[in-house]
Amino acid sequence: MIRVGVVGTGMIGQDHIHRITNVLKGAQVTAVNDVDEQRARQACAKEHLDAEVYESGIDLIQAPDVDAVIVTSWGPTHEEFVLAAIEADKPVFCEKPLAVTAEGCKRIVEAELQKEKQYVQVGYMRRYDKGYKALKKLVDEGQVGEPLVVHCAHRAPSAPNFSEDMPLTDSFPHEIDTLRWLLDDEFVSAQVVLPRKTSHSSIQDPHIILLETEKGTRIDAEIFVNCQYGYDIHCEIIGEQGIANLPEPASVLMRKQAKRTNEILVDWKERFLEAYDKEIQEWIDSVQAGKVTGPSAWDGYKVALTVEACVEAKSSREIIAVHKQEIPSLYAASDKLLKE
Ligand SMILES: NC(=O)c1ccc[n+]([C@@H]2O[C@H](COP(=O)([O-])OP(=O)(O)OC[C@H]3O[C@@H](n4cnc5c(N)ncnc54)[C@H](O)[C@@H]3O)[C@@H](O)[C@H]2O)c1
Ligand SMILES: O[C@H]1[C@H](O)[C@@H](O)[C@H](O)[C@@H](O)[C@H]1O
Repeated sequence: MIRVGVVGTGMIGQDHIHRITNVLKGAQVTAVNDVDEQRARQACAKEHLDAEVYESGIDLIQAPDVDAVIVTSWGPTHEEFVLAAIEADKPVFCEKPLAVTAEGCKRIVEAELQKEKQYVQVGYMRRYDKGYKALKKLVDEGQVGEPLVVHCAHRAPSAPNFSEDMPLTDSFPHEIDTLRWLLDDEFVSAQVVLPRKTSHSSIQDPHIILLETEKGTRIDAEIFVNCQYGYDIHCEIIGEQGIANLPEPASVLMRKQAKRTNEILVDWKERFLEAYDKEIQEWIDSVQAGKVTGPSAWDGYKVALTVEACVEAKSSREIIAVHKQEIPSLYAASDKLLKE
């Protein structure tokens, strides 16, 4: 049994505690921490956990009876906790973002390079979603030919707590990671187009982001976080032989009162429920096997570089180059292994 310590017992921290305790195999949550100690205690009570509540995240990470760490605190605190886990020689699953700046992500990459070992998995769960996996298989097999254009949409019903750039820094990273993985390609430039604003929010919403990849594929993504109607994720790949669409979640088609209707999900937790389960189970398995897999610190860094280009593109209204970086051999080797 892997003894897991969770730093940050808010919404997704509690969600991961629940799945480790009730759904997944091979791990138990034995330690928790939150700046709001009451919340940490409530999270334990909710799952009837006999876990130790630590006063500080760093103490939890260093505790000898914690084998592996999950970081689900607020984004700006991730870097410190991930660095502490690497320092303590412990595998760490960090919810997105790996760090809030590309510089911060680079420090984490450098810490791993110094230890010549990967410790980090970043919480980009879409790679574990059945629909995205099917899409990737089809692209890898060349069934639609070379991808030329990708249309994406990431819509959420409302985001009352979002500040101005959060659609780019908080929501769009999921597309950034998924598309690098799906297309096996890197981004070279970003442009952000600002359409008419919805009256349902005070921030700019929606955004249209245009990305270009090294191979020349063009991506347009609509990020609309106050769309009102549901949580709705689309991805359509236009290839030279055909078109492939991300499957919609299964829902009953109903005929009633002269209408045909399908339900649309509203909660992101439900849309990617199975993907979160798979993601954390594979992380547990990889910790047991002594070899961390999944989205790496390098992937987290590449996402952050692309996010920074998007934020600059938004404020300057110009096309901004995404910084090119050579992949260090530590990550190139595990990337190759994962593909085999
Ligand atoms: N992969 C996904 O789809 C997904 C979904 C939701 C959230 N997230 C990410 O997970 C993280 C948490 O999001 P959330 O929605 O659960 O937020 P939340 O606000 O519900 O929970 C965060 C918790 O962290 C605690 N915290 C803050 N600073 C801390 C510190 N220094 N030490 C210990 N605890 C601290 C807060 O008190 C809070 O309880 C964010 O980075 C978010 O982007 C990812
Ligand atoms: O933090 C959340 C979470 O990562 C969701 O998966 C995403 O759809 C939201 O846009 C984001 O705000």
